Amino acid sequence: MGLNVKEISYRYEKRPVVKDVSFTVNEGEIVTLFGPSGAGKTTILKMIAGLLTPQTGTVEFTGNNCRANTLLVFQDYLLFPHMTVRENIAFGLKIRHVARAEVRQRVAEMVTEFQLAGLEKQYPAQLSGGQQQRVALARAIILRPKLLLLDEPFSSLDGNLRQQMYAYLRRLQARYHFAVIMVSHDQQETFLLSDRVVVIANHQVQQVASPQKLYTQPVSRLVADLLGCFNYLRGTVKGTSFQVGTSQLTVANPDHLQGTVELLVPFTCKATLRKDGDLLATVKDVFWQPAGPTVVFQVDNQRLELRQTAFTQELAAGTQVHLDLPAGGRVVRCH
Ligand SMILES: Nc1ncnc2c1ncn2[C@@H]1O[C@H](COP(=O)(O)OP(=O)(O)OP(=O)(O)O)[C@@H](O)[C@H]1O
Repeated sequence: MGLNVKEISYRYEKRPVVKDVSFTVNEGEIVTLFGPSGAGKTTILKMIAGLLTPQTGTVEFTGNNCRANTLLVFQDYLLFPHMTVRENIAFGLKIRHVARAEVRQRVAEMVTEFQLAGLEKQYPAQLSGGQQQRVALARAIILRPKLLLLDEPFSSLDGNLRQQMYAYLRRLQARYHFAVIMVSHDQQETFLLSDRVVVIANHQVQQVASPQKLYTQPVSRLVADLLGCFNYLRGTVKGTSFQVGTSQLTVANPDHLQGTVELLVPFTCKATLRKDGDLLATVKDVFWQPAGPTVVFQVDNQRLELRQTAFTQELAAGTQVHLDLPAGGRVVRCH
């Protein structure tokens, strides 16, 4: 079972909001539509759910999948306020006329799975945000979807609750084998949960890749900007030799760029200090943090911020050092 989204487009009045978007979803995969607000992610989800019809292109359900096995859970999870937790969870099965004994057994399974025991008789207004979110997911998963569409499902939850919900989603997905398409503009959430990421910006697909590939090989400065985890060092490249100020580094240059480019340096890259290290840098600031200090350097008048550093030497503002960056740093074209 799977999904094949082929060159779908959508305009509101004359304004294009989705342009020629294509991607696939395989069985049991978590695919995230990642991108900034207004990029068209929810509109794509609505076309997959059948709430909107693509004006061009197609949404194909493959294998034994079909739209009837697809469920959309909205951002604000829309529980029925006049129904108890149990009634909310059971609702979908009841309208499908599932036998009462089976409803009871499946609701009990969901109550256990989502740790909602003791809350069955409560109404949504009496629940915390995290509990409401769990009820909303339970209400969808009880219907045994093959594809779950989640529109920013965790955006209203704070840190700890979010982490808990991530764990729920992962566990349930492994247990019930449904695929997920999730909309997110949170980079950490996207990296943590996704098998593959579809980066959407300017209403188009910018890159489709695993989180690791996206992080190590963003195809453009735009994608790198959206991920928000890089410094950019401007310099010149010739082959794989990158020059910034008086420093020269060997870099990856898969697109065979020439001239002025930017070197992507992840904030959390594991740089080391070495007497004859490649990159000459001056320490500007040091901020202590539990996971390792953040150090701000100046490199040829440019700012280079390294987070969670593990330097063996204590650094003070004004110190000049030679940094070694991990091999293979990637250069991209400038804006
Ligand atoms: N019913 C509508 N009528 C007109 N314009 C709309 C309508 N719904 C959405 N839009 C516009 O279409 C564009 C894409 O909206 P969409 O909700 O798909 O973006 P998104 O990427 O999901 O954003 P967000 O992360 O903020 O939800 C936005 O500019 C939005 O204002």
